[in-house]
Amino acid sequence: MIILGLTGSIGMGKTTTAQMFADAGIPVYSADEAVHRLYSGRAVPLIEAAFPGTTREHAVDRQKLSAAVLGQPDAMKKLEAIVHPLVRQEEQAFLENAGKAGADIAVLDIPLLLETGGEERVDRIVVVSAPPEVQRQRVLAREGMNSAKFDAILASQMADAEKRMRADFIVDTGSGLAAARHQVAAIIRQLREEAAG
Ligand SMILES: CC(C)(COP(=O)(O)OP(=O)(O)OC[C@H]1O[C@@H](n2cnc3c(N)ncnc32)[C@H](O)[C@@H]1O)[C@@H](O)C(=O)NCCC(=O)NCCS
Ligand SMILES: Nc1ncnc2c1ncn2[C@@H]1O[C@H](COP(=O)(O)OP(=O)(O)OP(=O)(O)O)[C@@H](O)[C@H]1O
Repeated sequence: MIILGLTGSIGMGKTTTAQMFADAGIPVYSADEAVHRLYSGRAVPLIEAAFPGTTREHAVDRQKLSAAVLGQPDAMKKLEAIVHPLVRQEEQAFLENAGKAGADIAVLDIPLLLETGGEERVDRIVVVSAPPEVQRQRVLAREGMNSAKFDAILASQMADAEKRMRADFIVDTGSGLAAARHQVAAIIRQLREEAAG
């Protein structure tokens, strides 16, 4: 089974592009979705202990947690040390299930894949990218987002240019959904042709 890492900076189109792989029948694991599940599940007591007051009614309050860690590298590292191992456990279970189900390709949609040495645990890397002004406009259109928060998140992520250098494939999401869908289909075709030898 080919493990395909899918990554990209905030707002570049990871979720949308991962769905295009899923639409082609390829199993996809989303780290961000795993975090959402953990934040109303087994991570809640751990987060409350580390960041008192950031949970209520057995769920993490993301606004409060965000305020406690964004722009504070030590606090973010403390949060990542709690969350990332739990995300990795779920990732392993996903890969075992995908293998048992006979998938020839499995996608790991992980925002921090390259920042956390994820290259070691995938076979090929897809980086999702778009022009910076498109990225900025998309993210700033979001509820609760502002320029300072966007810049803080960007500063905590590897630069898009560096991610593109490490990519086996790049999906440009700045040219519309149809163009991205064609790029995804071409990647799947190439991986299967390579596997067929
Ligand atoms: C900091 C938190 C509370 C902000 O939550 P909020 O709902 O406001 O934003 P959201 O989760 O949608 O993240 C916004 C963007 O930041 C990215 N991001 C998330 N965590 C991190 C991080 N630790 N470092 C850099 N970027 C991050 C996301 O991929 C997304 O692109 C949340 O992102 C979080 O809990 N992050 C820590 C867990 C983590 O590392 N997740 C990434 C999984 S690989
Ligand atoms: N190929 C595309 N063409 C046009 N718009 C796109 C394309 N891909 C994504 N978008 C749009 O860009 C925005 C961000 O997409 P998405 O949520 O998939 O990005 P993301 O990288 O998962 O974001 P985050 O890192 O914040 O989780 C959305 O409004 C989405 O509709």
